[in-house]
Amino acid sequence: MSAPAPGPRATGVPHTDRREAMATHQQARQPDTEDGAKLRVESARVTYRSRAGNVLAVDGIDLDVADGEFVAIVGPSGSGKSTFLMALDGLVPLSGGRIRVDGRPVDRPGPDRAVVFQDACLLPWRTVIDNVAYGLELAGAGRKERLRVAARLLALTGLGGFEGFYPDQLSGGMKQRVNIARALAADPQILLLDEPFSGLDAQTRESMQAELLKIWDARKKTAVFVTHQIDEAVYLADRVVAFSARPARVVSQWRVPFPRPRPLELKHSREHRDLEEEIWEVVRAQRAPDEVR
Ligand SMILES: Nc1ncnc2c1ncn2[C@@H]1O[C@H](COP(=O)(O)OP(=O)(O)OP(=O)(O)O)[C@@H](O)[C@H]1O
Repeated sequence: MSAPAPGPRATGVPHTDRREAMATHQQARQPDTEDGAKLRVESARVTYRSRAGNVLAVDGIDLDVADGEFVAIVGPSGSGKSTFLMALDGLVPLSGGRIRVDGRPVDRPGPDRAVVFQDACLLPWRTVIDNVAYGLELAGAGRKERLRVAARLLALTGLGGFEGFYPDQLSGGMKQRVNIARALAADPQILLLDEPFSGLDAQTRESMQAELLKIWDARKKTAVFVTHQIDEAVYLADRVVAFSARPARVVSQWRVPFPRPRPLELKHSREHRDLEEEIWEVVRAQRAPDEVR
């Protein structure tokens, strides 16, 4: 483990917490499971190849995520965050480096990981409960078992009573709850979330954040969450990782010092805002090269 970061500027949080919160990429603490990371990314590189040219989207990312840790990734638009998340799921191949889950190489999607995208891609002809149960159906689970699991997840995501509704009878926030319940149905160990709340209004978004923390806590998942919203990253995560402009590299990371459970009011505290500002300054400083490589 690397040396502790030097004392940061005053943020109003206790000194040891502030020291934890401020960490540059050289000094940031990796998860405590140095040799037993749930997710280990080493020198990951992704290049999109096409006739129009090659685009180097991710360039040499190293990242360890501990079992049960919640990591948020922030960075400029087009920096390679979604690409990185898709690589974690095995949806895009690496052109260099490697990704492992519990020591096993990731080269395709698997039941140990589930992705939640911004748009809830629900099957419109299926009811809410059948949408959630769909993955279990594909996995060969019996109907009784599927419905039992799906009903439990719908209750957990606040949708008890809506089992028989169809997607077009739901609000955006409700659809995204179904989407999260669906991702949880196969009981993945790692949840990969790509701006899942960006299409929601501010109030719904806030309640979904609180909801997600409840679910994450109840189900003890490891989570990697991509977002543009720094306040969301700080509120949700144990650690915030900032990417450079494309090609994505890790430029900085911060351990978030706030204890859990975190009330929504925490977002309005000075400590929370100071940390947001600190991260925002780093993200803002990233500049995108326009050329295609
Ligand atoms: N299928 C593809 N083929 C070629 N280039 C791609 C492809 N998908 C993404 N890219 C390029 O890779 C780079 C990174 O894109 P990506 O979507 O990963 O960024 P991002 O950080 O998630 O962006 P945003 O924050 O705006 O959602 C961009 O330059 C994009 O144009």
